[in-house]
Amino acid sequence: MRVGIGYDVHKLVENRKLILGGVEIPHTLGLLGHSDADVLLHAIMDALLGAAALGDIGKHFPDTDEQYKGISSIRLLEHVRDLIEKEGYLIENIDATVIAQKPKLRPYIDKMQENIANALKIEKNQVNVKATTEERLGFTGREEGISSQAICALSSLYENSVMVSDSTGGCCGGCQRG
Ligand SMILES: Nc1ccn([C@@H]2O[C@H](COP(=O)(O)O)[C@@H](O)[C@H]2O)c(=O)n1
Ligand SMILES: C[C@@]1(CO)OP(=O)(O)OP(=O)(O)OC[C@H]1O
Repeated sequence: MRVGIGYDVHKLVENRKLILGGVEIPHTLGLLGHSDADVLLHAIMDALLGAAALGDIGKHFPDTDEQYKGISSIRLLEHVRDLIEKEGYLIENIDATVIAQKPKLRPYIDKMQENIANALKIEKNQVNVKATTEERLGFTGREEGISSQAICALSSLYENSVMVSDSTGGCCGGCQRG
């Protein structure tokens, strides 16, 4: 079992959409970024990449690259899923917190969880998203920005297999999954 953590912050500004977990949320302010600035998905991607020892989102999707300008972070999350899969990992679960004074996020959380599960091809009960304010304290409390934290657990496809080479050089086929 491997675990990873992720953390991200984006600034709240006028004339930008507020997109969290792939859901466009009606609000007077939106998050500023090179991509759609979905701070929740960015924290989740960093947790996944961290657990697989694959670096971070800035390494895979540089903010100097025009191809990522305005991109939906759901597309980036799908790409991260592919990277994780290629390394032979399975996602066990993801837990995340969005720290926002406003707006009230509870009505949108189910849809966020569904979007994340769909992008990662996992079940909805493997994804949990929470929201909290910081009681009007700090930059989130002053509504200057929104931050997010995430943690995830990965298992390896090969974790429980006995690697006994046969005459063809293959393994014993004892992998528990797949
Ligand atoms: N942007 C937010 C923040 C919080 N919630 C929900 O309210 C609950 C209480 O939040 P506190 O920060 O006062 O502890 C929290 O557990 C969330 O369910 C929310 O929906 N949107
Ligand atoms: C997501 C990327 C994509 O270019 O851009 P931003 O939306 O600016 O987000 P940030 O959290 O600063 O991470 C960097 C980039 O990977």
